[in-house]
Amino acid sequence: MNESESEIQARLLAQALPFMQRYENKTIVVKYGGHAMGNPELGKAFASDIALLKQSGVNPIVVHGGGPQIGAMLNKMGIESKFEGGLRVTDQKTVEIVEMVLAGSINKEIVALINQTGEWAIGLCGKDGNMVFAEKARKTIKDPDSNIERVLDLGFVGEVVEVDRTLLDLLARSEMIPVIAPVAPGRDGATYNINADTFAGAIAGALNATRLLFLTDVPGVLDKNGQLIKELSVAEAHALIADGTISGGMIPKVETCIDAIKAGVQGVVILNGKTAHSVLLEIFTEHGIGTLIVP
Ligand SMILES: Nc1ncnc2c1ncn2[C@@H]1O[C@H](COP(=O)(O)OP(=O)(O)O)[C@@H](O)[C@H]1O
Ligand SMILES: CC(=O)N[C@@H](CCC(=O)OP(=O)(O)O)C(=O)O
Repeated sequence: MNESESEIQARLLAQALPFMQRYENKTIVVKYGGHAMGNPELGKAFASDIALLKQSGVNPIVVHGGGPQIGAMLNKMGIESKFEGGLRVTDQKTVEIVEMVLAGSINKEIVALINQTGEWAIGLCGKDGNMVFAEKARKTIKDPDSNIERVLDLGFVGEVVEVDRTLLDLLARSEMIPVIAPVAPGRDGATYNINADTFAGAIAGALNATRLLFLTDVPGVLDKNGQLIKELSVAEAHALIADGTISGGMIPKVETCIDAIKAGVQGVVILNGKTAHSVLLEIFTEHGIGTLIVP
C-alpha cells in the first residue's frame, strides 16, 4: 500500500531525529529554483521540510527564483525573453515585471505554503530592511569564432555588492522564516534583477552559512557516465568544468558554489528539487542525496 503524505512525514521525522542536533542553531540557505516549483504536491512537501528545519532549531532561509514564471508573464504581455550568458536581458519594462513576479506572486505563494504548515514565513526581497545592495552587472562574453571579448549590456541585471545581515540576524532569533526574492536596489536608486543562484550564494556567504542547498532538476553533479558524484572539492569541480564534464547551466551553478565556499560557506549541495522532501533527505540523513561541494 502507498504511504500517505502524513505517513511519509512521520517516517522522515523519525529518521531525522538522530541528525537534528548536528544543525541546531546553524544557518541553512535553500535556493528554490523556478524549475523545481509548479507541482503542488512537491510545493507542499518543500514547505513542510522548511517548517521541520525551523522546528528542529535550524535557521532556514529560503531564496527563490522564478525564471520560467517570469518568462510566462512576459509572454502574456507580448514581450520576448532574451538571455545572454545565461542572464535575462532586462530593460525598464522587464525589470518592473520581474519585480512583480518574483517579489509579488511567487514570493507570496511560497510564504503561504510555509504558513499553511503552521509556521511563520515572511516574504522579503533585497530592498527590505536595506538587506542587499546591487550594482549593474559587468559581464563580458567571448565570441567562440574570433575569441574577441565583448562587454554585455544586460540593462538592469545586477550583482550583489553589499549584504547587511541586521534583519536576517533579527529574524533568526524569532519565529519567522525569511523567504527572499532576488531583487535588490542600487545606490543609484534603480531596481536590479539578480540571478537567484548568485543571490543565494551572496546571502549564504554573508551569513557564513553551514549549508547552502541548490534545488535543481538533476540529482546533482553527474560524471561522464551520468553517475551522481557524491562529494567534490573546489579543485575537482574546477577540473570537471575544464574537461567539459560540467557544462551549460551547471557551470555558473558550480562557479557560484565555489564562490560561496570562498566566502565562508562550509558546504554547498546541488540536489534534485523534483524529489519529494529532498531538503530533509539531504540534511537529516547520514550521506544526503545530492553532490556536496566542500573546500
Ligand atoms: N555534469 C553535469 N551534471 C549535472 N547536470 C549537468 C552537468 N552538465 C550540464 N548539466 C546541465 O545543467 C542543468 C542544471 O542547470 P540549470 O538548468 O541552469 O539549473 P536551474 O534552472 O535549476 O538553475 C541540468 O539540467 C543539466 O542539463
Ligand atoms: C538576471 C537573471 O537572469 N535573473 C533571473 C532571476 C530569476 C532566477 O534566477 O530564477 P531561476 O532560479 O528559476 O532560474 C531571471 O530573470 O530569470
